[in-house]
Amino acid sequence: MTCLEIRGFQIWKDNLDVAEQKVLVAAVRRLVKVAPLRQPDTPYGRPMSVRMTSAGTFGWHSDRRGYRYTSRHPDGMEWPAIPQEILAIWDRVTGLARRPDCCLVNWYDEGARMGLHQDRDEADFTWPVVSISLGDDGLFRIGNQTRGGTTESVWLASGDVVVMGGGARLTYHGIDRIRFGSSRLLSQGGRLNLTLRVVT
Ligand SMILES: O=C(O)CCC(=O)C(=O)O
Ligand SMILES: [Fe+2]
Repeated sequence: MTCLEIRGFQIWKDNLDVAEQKVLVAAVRRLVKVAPLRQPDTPYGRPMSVRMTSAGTFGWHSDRRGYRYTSRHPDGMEWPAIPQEILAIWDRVTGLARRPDCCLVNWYDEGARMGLHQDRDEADFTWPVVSISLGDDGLFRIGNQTRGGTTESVWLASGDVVVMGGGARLTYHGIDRIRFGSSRLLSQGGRLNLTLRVVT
């Protein structure tokens, strides 16, 4: 396992072996049965290309009213608990006693992307964000702590884990595109990303 450091982001290549990746996929499949993936609207009215759901006390949601955390799925039910298998990765990579209260599940089908943004809907930016990649490769772009400026890109592969903490906690980042069909982990292709955050 090697760790790349790009602009303060710790990128753990091959953090999860294939057996562990399969355990996570099984956990996500159980999760999306009770909290189905949805394509949120942006505040600007256009739907996001990524489909999302959440686990934990809070789920991240976007619609015409803006971005925010909610305690319920848009269909009305409470979010399911964060699977233990996912929390174990947080424990391992952060070593923190405090655990995340949101696991955002992002699903990128062919053509899906996520524009450059900051993760800034949480109360306390001293907690890191941990992001787990599963399935197809995704081209991750890293910018700066303010909008604009130069960027650097790195391909995230299945089993890679990114820790965004310290000075990099508010650094702009996004996914330009995925390499559809590059992984055989998910039978239907596509990329899964699990983002763990301390919200409150
Ligand atoms: O899919 C990824 O790797 C990044 C996801 C992300 O930045 C987010 O959900 O805030
Ligand atoms: Fe993000």
